[in-house]
Amino acid sequence: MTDQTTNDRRALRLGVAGPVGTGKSSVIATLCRHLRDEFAIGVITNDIYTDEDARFLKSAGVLPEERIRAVETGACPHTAIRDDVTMNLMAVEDMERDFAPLDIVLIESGGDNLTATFSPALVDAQLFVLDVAGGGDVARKGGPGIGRADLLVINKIDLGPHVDVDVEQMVADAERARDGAPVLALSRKRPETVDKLCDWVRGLHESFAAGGHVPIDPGPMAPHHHAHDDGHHHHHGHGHRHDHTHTPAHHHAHE
Ligand SMILES: Nc1nc2c(ncn2[C@@H]2O[C@H](COP(=O)(O)OP(=O)(O)OP(=O)(O)O)[C@@H](O)[C@H]2O)c(=O)[nH]1
Repeated sequence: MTDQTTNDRRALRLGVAGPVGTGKSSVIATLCRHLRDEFAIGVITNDIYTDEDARFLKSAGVLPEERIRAVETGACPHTAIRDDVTMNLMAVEDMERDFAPLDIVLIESGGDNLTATFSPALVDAQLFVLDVAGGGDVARKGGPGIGRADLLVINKIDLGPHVDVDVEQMVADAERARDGAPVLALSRKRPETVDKLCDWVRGLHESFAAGGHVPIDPGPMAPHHHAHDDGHHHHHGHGHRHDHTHTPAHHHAHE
């Protein structure tokens, strides 16, 4: 768990997760651009085999290049943010040491399906990013990130009319799936929505710095692509295998 007693010394660690292409890097770029004069920020990206996201952020020029570092996970991207966070923790701690004092470290998960969430051992809070282009009904599908991330972002709302998605309905569905936890409709083309995102992060940092923020664990991976459901030795459906022991909550969730 995160050590609350060190909040006055270490940075707020904020995770950004969500399916491939929903705009995680863009959200991070937006936050850096708007908050870099108020906060000392560092960024850690997670890619499977490349440092593509880090390169994108560097080329966007939103922070000095050395404050953007890539972790190459070489495995399921969700493993490195949830099951064994060592590589990421070391990257965050190195960055905090090299650029002390940092106020916020943003950690981008590798693009994954709907099920990836950060471990509370790695981040203090997490955003989950969906986009309207993924379809209006995605918010109803639930899962730990959609249901219990600290903030659910529904991104690219400017595209709603082009993809026949009723953004208000999608937001209402998401709010229902989250029992009232915050949902933010975002587009980088709509400054008022960007302001709301920045205000949310400001509020979070304030409560973290005051020692009042309690990290929430959205819960383990949702059931996904399992060949069988005896609770052990599942194979994921994306190109490799690994065994893991699930908590009861995991394999009972769909029984
Ligand atoms: N129309 C529109 N496009 C956006 C918006 N935000 C991001 N995009 C576009 O969506 C695409 C994907 O954005 P990224 O930020 O690379 O998404 P990502 O989730 O980081 O992608 P991966 O790292 O591959 O998982 C890019 O072409 C962005 O330009 C937005 O608010 N509106």
